[in-house]
Parts: sequence; structure tokens; C-alpha cells
Amino acid sequence: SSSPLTIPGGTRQSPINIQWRDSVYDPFLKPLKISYDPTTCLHIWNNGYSFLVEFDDSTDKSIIVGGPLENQYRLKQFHFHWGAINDWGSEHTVDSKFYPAELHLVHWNAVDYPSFEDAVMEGNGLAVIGVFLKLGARHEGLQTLVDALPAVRHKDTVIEFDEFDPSCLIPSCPDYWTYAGSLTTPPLTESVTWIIKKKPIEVDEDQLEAFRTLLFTSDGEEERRMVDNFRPLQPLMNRTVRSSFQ
Ligand SMILES: NS(=O)(=O)c1ccc(S(=O)(=O)c2ccccc2)s1
Ligand SMILES: [Zn+2]
Repeated sequence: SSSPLTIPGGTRQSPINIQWRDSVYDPFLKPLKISYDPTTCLHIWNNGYSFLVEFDDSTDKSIIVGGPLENQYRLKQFHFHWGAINDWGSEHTVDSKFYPAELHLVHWNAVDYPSFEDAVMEGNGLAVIGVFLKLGARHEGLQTLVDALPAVRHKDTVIEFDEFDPSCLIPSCPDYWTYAGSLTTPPLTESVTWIIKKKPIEVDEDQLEAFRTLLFTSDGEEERRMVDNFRPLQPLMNRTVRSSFQ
């Protein structure tokens, strides 16, 4: 489409709809190994798009390896996308179904590239784990995050946040889809190996509502609620989505 959100000449843009029956089981895909060190957690901040939890990525203390990846990738940050109501909010869809929210854990290839900024520009520079959130039971691990949100209500506010292990937000079921894609916010670079977990995590209504109390706007500006911060679906073009499961 000619919308500004599709970069000209883009052949591997994200997000996409994952048509379950069109995904191809790849028996050579390895299990994804996740090892995060909670002491690498630094702070939470509202960047005006979402709220992000950032990590110290100066060592290999928090990494993922295996899955579709050639080598290990370092955890940089995680953030969410959500809707104004529970009928939509995720970036990816499964058989055209939206989830109310989606978690993205962003990692970069520190083996091949000297910095995150360099990795962002390379086809195998980033690996993002996507986890769907569905309405259900309260998620105790998420609650620590939710309790901190009032302190980052406005754009460009930040608070210290430590000892958080984001693996508590990742389903134990090993099944995932994977495909070659892009960042879903500017600079939209085509540098992401997407790893989308098949199983969602459950969160309750109050926790989703807490996300919706955040603001896109800075303190003193006319308030605009931070909701619907997801990018429209992009064309699959010449790509195959592989599954780690049959
Ligand atoms: N939604 S997403 O997971 O695709 C995503 C968008 C932006 C990022 S980034 O924080 O890595 C980043 C990268 C480059 C410049 C600024 C931020 S990750
Ligand atoms: Zn994202």
C-alpha cells in the first residue's frame, strides 16, 4: 500500500498475519534457549510509543541462543503493544485473530556487530521474541511491572527498576513460529528474526487497563492516552513462516 508506514522497496516488513495452515514445520529448528540475569535489569521508561524495560547489554549475561538463530543474541529491552479495547492490540495476528496485547523482547547480535546501533542496520542484527497476551487470570510476574507504571505515566519519564527476570513473561511451551521481518516502529529496518511464541500468557482486565492509563504525551501537554500503539499488518510478500512444531 502507499501508506507511509510501509517503507518504499520493503520486502520483509512486520507485523504480518500468521496463517497457521500455511506455516511450514522445520525439523531442523532447535529449541530456543533463554537465560536472563535479573541483575542486568536497569529501568523502565515511557518513550512516547510504549513503555520499555531496558537491560545492561554490555556483557553476555542475558542472552538467547538456538531456535532459528546462528549465534547468541543479547537482551536489550522489552516493551508491549496494546489496544484501547480487548478486541485488538497485538501487532501480529494468528489466522487473522488479534490478541489484546503483544510483548516484544528485543535482542541484538553482539557476536557479529560492535554495537546495538550497528546491529539494527543488518539483516541478522536483531532477534525479537513475540509473546501474545490474552485476557484471563492475573499474571503475578507482570504485576511488578504494572505497579511501576504510574511512575512513568508521561512520555520521557523513567524510573529505576531492578531484579526483574523477564523469562517469567515467556510461556514454558517451546512451540514458536519464525520469519524474517523488520522493526514495527521507525526506523522500520529489515533486521529482525522474529520468534513468535504459539502459546499466549494470561493477564487480567485490571492489568490491561493499567497499560491504557499511560500517556503518549509529556507532562504539561494535553493528555492523549497511550492505546492502539500497534502497526498495521504488512504484506507477506515472498516469505514463508516456519514452525518449530507439527
Ligand atoms: N516493535 S519492535 O520490537 O519491532 C521494535 C521497534 C523498535 C525497537 S528498538 O528499541 O530496538 C529500536 C531500534 C532502532 C532505533 C530505536 C529503537 S524494537
Ligand atoms: Zn514492539
